[in-house]
Amino acid sequence: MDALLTVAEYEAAARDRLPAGIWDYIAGGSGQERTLAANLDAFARLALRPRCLVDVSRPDLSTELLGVRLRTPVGVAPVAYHRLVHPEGEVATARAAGFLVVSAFASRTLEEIAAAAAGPLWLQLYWFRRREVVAGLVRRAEAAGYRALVLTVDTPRVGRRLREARRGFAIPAGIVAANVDAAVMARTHEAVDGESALVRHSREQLDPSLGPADLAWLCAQTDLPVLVKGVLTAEDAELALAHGAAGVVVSNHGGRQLDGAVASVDALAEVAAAVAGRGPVLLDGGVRTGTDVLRALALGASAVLVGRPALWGLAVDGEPGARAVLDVIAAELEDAMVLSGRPRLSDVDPSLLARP
Ligand SMILES: Cc1cc2nc3c(=O)[nH]c(=O)nc-3n(C[C@H](O)[C@H](O)[C@H](O)COP(=O)(O)O)c2cc1C
Ligand SMILES: CCCCCCC(=O)C(=O)O
Repeated sequence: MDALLTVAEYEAAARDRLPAGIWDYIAGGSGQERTLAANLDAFARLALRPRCLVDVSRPDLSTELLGVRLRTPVGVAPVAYHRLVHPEGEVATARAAGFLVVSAFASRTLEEIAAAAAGPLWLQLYWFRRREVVAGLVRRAEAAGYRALVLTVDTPRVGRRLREARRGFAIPAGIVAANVDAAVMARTHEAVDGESALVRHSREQLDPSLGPADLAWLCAQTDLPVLVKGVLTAEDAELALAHGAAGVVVSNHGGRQLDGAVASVDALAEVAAAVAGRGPVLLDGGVRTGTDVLRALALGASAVLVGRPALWGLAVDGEPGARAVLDVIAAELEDAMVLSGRPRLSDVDPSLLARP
């Protein structure tokens, strides 16, 4: 196999390896997949204004997030069921990642992932109707040394994922959400023609009444910082911070929830302005290159997360594959910092963009 030099090449190699149903679950968006496409297009539209005559001999990609030093500002987004693409699942990803947000639907236990992790772990939560599921996950994350919680708020129900519905997609029997009561997850394994099992599951098990008071309740349950994921507006950033959130993740769930929602990088400046340094602002959705990372940082992101790219690396070559994808992005980011005359992340600001 030729060396894979870009994230796009890992994507193509992963597509060749994965069964079509699994590929469609991962690759797909909701509705007409307009937001899915917009996430990529929006980055492509942001041209860079490089500076010259700057000493770039010692580029430094490191940054601090919630008091922890990271080698790069790139982490892995919460993505369910890594064992769909590799038998080691999240344990392999955790070994490879500098920083990982573990999904509530991880296919390895929180403790197994913590024992393997090379960097800080955060735990993502869905708002289950059975609140004891949420509370149990919080207790286990605390005990296993996770450093933050991420409450996903863009999923009162799963979006209209037509690729999943067309295939009657369900989670294969041997792959389970290892940290959630099997009874809660049972129907995710039931395949029905014309229906996504995850959409059905979300309607049955997620509580769509989630509101600001619930966020405040969650924050009161724990000393861990709670970040809110799925924020695309200044109003919701304000609301999240006012009810105890320590920060936000600007995200449209990789184009998998409201189709037609704004591209996440296009929502970033508004949200970062509203947060105004009161906590970290992370971004995910469409980050595929080091220059995308730089663009997001220029618009106010503290760090970025990649979702599908980590799975592509994992599918191609397990732990080394996931590491290679993150290394490609880091190497591209370093090149971009050197070539744009911004050798430190603290030098990156809106002046880097032609149309900030
Ligand atoms: C297959 C798949 C599963 C996902 N599972 C979760 C999840 O369990 N929890 C969550 O908050 N977001 C989930 N997401 C959304 C990601 O956290 C993230 O927002 C998105 O993938 C970022 O876009 P990108 O894939 O373009 O990098 C999932 C995304 C994909 C593609
Ligand atoms: C209860 C909702 C199931 C969602 C599965 C993981 C996810 O977020 C996704 O985008 O897929």
